[in-house]
Amino acid sequence: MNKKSVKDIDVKGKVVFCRVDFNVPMKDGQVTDETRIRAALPTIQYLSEQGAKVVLASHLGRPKGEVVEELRLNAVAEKLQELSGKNVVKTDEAYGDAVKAEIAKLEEGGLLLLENVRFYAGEEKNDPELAKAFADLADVYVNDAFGAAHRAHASTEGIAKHIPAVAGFLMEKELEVLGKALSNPDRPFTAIIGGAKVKDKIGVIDNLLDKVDNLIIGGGLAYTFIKALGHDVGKSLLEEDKIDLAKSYLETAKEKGVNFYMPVDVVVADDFSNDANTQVVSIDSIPSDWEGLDAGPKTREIYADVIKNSKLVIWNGPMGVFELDTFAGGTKAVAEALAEANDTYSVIGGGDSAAAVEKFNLADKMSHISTGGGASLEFMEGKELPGVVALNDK
Ligand SMILES: Nc1ncnc2c1ncn2[C@@H]1O[C@H](COP(=O)(O)OP(=O)(O)OP(=O)(O)O)[C@@H](O)[C@H]1O
Ligand SMILES: O=C(O)[C@H](O)COP(=O)(O)O
Repeated sequence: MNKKSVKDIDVKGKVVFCRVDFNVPMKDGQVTDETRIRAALPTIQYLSEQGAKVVLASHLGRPKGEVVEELRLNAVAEKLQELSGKNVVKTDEAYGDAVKAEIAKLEEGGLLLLENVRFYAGEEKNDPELAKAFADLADVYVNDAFGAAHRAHASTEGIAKHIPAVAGFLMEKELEVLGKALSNPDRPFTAIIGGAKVKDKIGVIDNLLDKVDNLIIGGGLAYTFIKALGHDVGKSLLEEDKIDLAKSYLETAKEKGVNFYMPVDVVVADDFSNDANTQVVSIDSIPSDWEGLDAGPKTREIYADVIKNSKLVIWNGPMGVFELDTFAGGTKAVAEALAEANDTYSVIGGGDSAAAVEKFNLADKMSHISTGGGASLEFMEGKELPGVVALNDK
């Protein structure tokens, strides 16, 4: 990597503003998957051991510039304290005099976690004033938030214009591993895209169609494609204004000779719950009052076959609502196929996909679990990540 890293600078006695991606899955106010926190520990421990005052910043969820009580970082601070074995001071704001006063009290090696940076409207707008206010807290900026590196926000990009800016260890490792897999991909190369962020993810398909041999679509994303084929999707997740785009991708895939796989059958439910009534239907028979929440058995078999015959697979986004056991089968089938495919290099991207392989105890069978969802996808598409571009060159 041609960017400076924490190893290239002296941080002793300095205040370091370290952007991490602690956007972790939560339930009932508790962190349910700590992968992203663990992944940031090497940088945090290193900065602390070097005698820096470590000011950590992250977003959680999408509070859209307002304070949302459930999206405070208090539970994350507790989890970090437990995992790092160090006291973590948590502030209720992310910049300003009160925060500066807390930083002034911090000992060398001490850790402080700022409040959710997305409580401020300027964060996602990359407001220069907010970026300056963040920079005013510290002497040095370290970006270890690979998962948010595709966002040009005040704490991921703007701040780097004001103080020396370097990469953390996680950022370095992700760029190295993903870069290696993609520079000359082993083929057949398969991308599996699922999950619920249809608007975010549907766009990446365009670029992926130039790179992959097989494209598998699943999860909530699939229903916009099912609709594009002219079938009703009942109450399933649907992005009406992306149906034409989905149609055009089906055409492009044909033109480019990419094998395009989407569900042939789905598990539909009359309620979004574990005790819902369910049935397996083919994609042209989704009942109008039901919603599709998982891939069906035939689909699972087809996907597993494609995976086993691939040399490189990137997977972003679950195949169904895997958090509910009733709808976890499709995601589990994909995870198991990857685990059994010994000759296949598997890259898992996305907070929820990573959580899913953890849930099925298959994490150690994957070649690389990226902490980035959208970020790993954009990187694999060949896009430059603003959070990386902004860092100082070597
Ligand atoms: N058919 C479906 N209908 C509704 N939600 C679905 C469906 N299939 C999967 N999901 C939901 O998608 C969510 C994950 O989607 P998301 O796009 O956030 O993936 P991700 O792997 O976390 O990637 P990223 O890190 O980019 O967010 C899960 O909470 C899952 O329940
Ligand atoms: O979960 C992620 O992919 C990152 O934390 C970025 O979150 P965002 O999609 O809300 O910007």
